[in-house]
Amino acid sequence: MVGRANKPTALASTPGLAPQPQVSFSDDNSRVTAVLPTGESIEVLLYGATVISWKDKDGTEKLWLSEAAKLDGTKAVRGGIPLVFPVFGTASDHAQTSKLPQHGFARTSRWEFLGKSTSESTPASSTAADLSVKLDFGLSPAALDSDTKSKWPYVFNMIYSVTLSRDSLTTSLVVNNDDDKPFECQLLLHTYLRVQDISKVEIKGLSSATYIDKVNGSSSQQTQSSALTISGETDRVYTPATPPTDPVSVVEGGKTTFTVVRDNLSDVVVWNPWTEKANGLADFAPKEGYKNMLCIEPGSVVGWQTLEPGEAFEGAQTITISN
Ligand SMILES: O=P(O)(O)OC[C@H]1O[C@H](O)[C@H](O)[C@@H](O)[C@@H]1O
Repeated sequence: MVGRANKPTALASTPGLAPQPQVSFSDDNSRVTAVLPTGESIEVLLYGATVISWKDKDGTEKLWLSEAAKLDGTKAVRGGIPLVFPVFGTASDHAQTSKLPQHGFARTSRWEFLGKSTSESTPASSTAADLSVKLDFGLSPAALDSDTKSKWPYVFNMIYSVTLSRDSLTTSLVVNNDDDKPFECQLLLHTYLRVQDISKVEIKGLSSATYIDKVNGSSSQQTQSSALTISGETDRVYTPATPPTDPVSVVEGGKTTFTVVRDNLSDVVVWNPWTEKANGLADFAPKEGYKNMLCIEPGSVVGWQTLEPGEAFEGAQTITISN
């Protein structure tokens, strides 16, 4: 465990060399923030290891966070990037997770901050090195309450890494089975992207993907025929046939604003609650906020990942912004 600091600190530069621009960092025991020398920033709550803010160099917020989101650990955060594990939604017919609440317990557990690290890269277009910062968080049964442990009695260990670079954010989740019996799980990165006007948004990269439409409740698979636009409640679980490295992009008013690349996550949930559903969510504010958000949620949620004792599963997303 890395030492805690209540005041913002800067990561040390190499002794003997001229001071380099540094990443500033703070950890107040409930949230961790990091700011690159070029101005980009992230903020992560220990509750749920929920990324609640990601700003570009101009201070423009890239994630949507409800104005009524609970940030005090009493409810999963409405917005940012909540983590879904070990079940997506609820699964009454899946014995191992049938007693768990919607989306499991990762988003409502307090994670431990494990430490930070920086790295440098020099883009082809520049001679100055760009810094990036990685924040690591951990969760194991020791942090779960007894009720949760009784509902999911497996020995596991998770590491969640959040890496901020100048134009991208990578979030990566590793689940280890430390038990002497196998367990089955699903996981998902429930990312609320901020958009200016949902009516001008197109989602590309899902054409010809099969999907289940959760809004009409049908379990039959449909196939996406072209770019997806949002003009009503949308809740679809896509399983693109293309390799998961093919990006899903968000295009707004003809300009690509986000590109989401998945690593080892075969599914993508697209969710927008629209008017009625947003009205029914007490922590969704403003009620018109559905016009400014779009959830693109990479995950492994169709079927189950079986982890044998000693096995691990890792899945990640990299979201790149275009300015
Ligand atoms: O309200 P929550 O439990 O945070 O879930 C919010 C949404 O998460 C996912 O996107 C699901 O596909 C939706 O069916 C669900 O409504």
